[in-house]
Amino acid sequence: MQVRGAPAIAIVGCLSLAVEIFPETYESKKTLRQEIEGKLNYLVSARPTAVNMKIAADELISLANELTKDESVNVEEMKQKFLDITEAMLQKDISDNKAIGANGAKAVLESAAKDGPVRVLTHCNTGSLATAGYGTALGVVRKLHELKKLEHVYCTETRPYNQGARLTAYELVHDKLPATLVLDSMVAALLRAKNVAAVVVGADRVAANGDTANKIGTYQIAVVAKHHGVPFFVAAPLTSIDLQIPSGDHIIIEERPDREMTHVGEHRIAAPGINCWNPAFDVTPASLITGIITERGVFKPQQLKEEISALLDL
Ligand SMILES: CSC[C@@H](O)[C@@H](O)C(=O)COP(=O)(O)O
Repeated sequence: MQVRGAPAIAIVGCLSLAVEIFPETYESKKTLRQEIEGKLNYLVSARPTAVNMKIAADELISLANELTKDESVNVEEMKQKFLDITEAMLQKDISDNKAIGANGAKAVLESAAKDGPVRVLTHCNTGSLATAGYGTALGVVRKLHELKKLEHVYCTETRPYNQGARLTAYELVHDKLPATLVLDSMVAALLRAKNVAAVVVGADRVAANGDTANKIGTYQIAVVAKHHGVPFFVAAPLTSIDLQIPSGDHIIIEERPDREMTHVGEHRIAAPGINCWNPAFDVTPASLITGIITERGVFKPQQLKEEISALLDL
């Protein structure tokens, strides 16, 4: 729980492996390849719900395989290429997030019932602390602010680990955005009372049919948004989209320790002896999602598979 957010976990995982292998001496490219593959597979297991680390690992393992076969490359050059590719991932994530911000701000403004600055709600942490920089859903919020079209952003506390209160709120205060923290249990009341134009959240994994796994609580916000007729957007880079799985039923939901629920810091708040259930993520059905905002455009969940496959030439 030291690095938060699926894109940041993937990038920090790959960069830390690059830092680890760089000063080491390997007797052959084969030994280096085995080291890379073993460590990457271990890193993938750290976040089973998200797909970003898996996509990054697959890319780096096939690179390692190609370089092992390429007789014109020596061990030192192989290490350097590994480092170059991971650094490029870092840069690409930032530029992808900027594009998500621009596409998302446009989509939110187009979907809003009124012209002019809008109020939005976001959940969990999707900003610079959850990505390589700028953010996905928080990138959309940042872009609305840059365009002077953000009247207000509400962020949820995001129990039990409080990423919203701790990380998103920190970024919003840091950037001096007009923002208010609400508890997760206040979302229905908020949508009824505060004229929120749209909900924008991040994603850990988007299935081919648009079903989306994200931080626990996302699903109930989507249900409440539907009830109030508020558009519900998912903002995610293509590295969060998993066309290999047909629906959200195939997404593994990570469960975290009871202690996250029973304690706040060192202080126990739950009655000793009570059982806990602590899934860290939930799956929002595609039918509740207005649009999936990516760096390559905004897609209706039903069109996701076809349009992304065409874009990636699959
Ligand atoms: C752009 S980050 C998308 C998700 O990973 C994010 O919303 C989230 O669930 C973060 O949770 P965390 O458990 O703190 O890593």
